[in-house]
Amino acid sequence: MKARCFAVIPAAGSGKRMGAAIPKQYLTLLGKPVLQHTIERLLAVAAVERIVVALAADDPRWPALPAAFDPRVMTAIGGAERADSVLAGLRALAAEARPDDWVMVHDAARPCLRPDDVEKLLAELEGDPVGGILALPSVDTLKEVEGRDIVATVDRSRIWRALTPQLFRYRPLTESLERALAAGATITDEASAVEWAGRRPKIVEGHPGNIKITRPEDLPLAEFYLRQQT
Ligand SMILES: Nc1ccn([C@@H]2O[C@H](COP(=O)(O)OP(=O)(O)OP(=O)(O)O)[C@@H](O)[C@H]2O)c(=O)n1
Ligand SMILES: C[C@](O)(CO)[C@H](O)COP(=O)(O)O
Repeated sequence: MKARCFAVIPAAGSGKRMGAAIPKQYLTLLGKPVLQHTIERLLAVAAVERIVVALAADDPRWPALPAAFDPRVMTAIGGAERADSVLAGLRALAAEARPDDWVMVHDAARPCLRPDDVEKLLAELEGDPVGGILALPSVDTLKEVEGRDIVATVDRSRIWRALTPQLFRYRPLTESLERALAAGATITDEASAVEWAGRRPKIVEGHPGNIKITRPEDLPLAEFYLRQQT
C-alpha cells in the first residue's frame, strides 16, 4: 500500500530574535502573512493530503488567514519549544496517519520553499525506511571556536546546513521525538531526534532561497526570493 503524506508546520513561536510587535509568522510579505505563504507552498504539492499547523494557544490571528478555511488544513496547539509544537502536530494526526506514512515538518518561518524542492525530497526518499531532510552544503570555510579563538578549521565537505521540510515515517518520528524529549535531549530539528534514536537520515540538497526568517534583515531577502517565484 502506497504511503500517504502529511505535513506539520510548527507556527507557535514568538519570534524573539525578530523583535517585531507580532510573531514573525504573521508579518506581511508581498501583501500576505508569512504563514499563509508557507501553507500555500505545501498546498501546491499534490501528494500532501493533510497539513497540521501548530499554533500558540493564544494565537488570535489564525482565523483571519485564508488557509484557516482550507479543507486540507487543521490546527493543533503548540508547546513551549519547537519540538513540543512538532510533537503536538504529530499527535493530531494519530487518527489518520499509519505507522509508515510520511510526515514532512516545515517551519512556518520558511515561506520561500519551492514546491519543486518538496517534490525532489519525496522522489529521492521514496522507499527509504528512515527519511531525510533538505540541506545546503557549506560554501564558506568553517571554523571551530572557543570564545573568540579559532581552534580548528572544519572539513566543510562533511558539514551541511539543515533546512526544512524534514521528511520521516510517522511512527518512528513520533516515537523518537517522544523518547528524546523525555530523555532531556536537545532537539532543534526532527533529524536530531531520529539520529538520537540511532538512525541515519539522508540529506537532499535544497535551494539556497529556502531561508528561515529569523532576524529583521531576513525580511527583504525573503521578499526577493518570493518575487523570484511569482
Ligand atoms: N515553541 C515554538 C517555537 C518555535 N516554533 C516554530 O518553529 C519554527 C522555527 O523556530 P524559530 O525560527 O526559532 O521561531 P521562534 O521560536 O518564533 O523565533 P525566536 O527563537 O527568535 O523566538 C518557527 O516557524 C516557529 O513558529 C513553534 O512552533 N513553537
Ligand atoms: C529546524 C531548523 O530550521 C533546521 O535548521 C532549525 O533547527 C530551527 O532552529 P530555530 O532556532 O528553532 O529557529
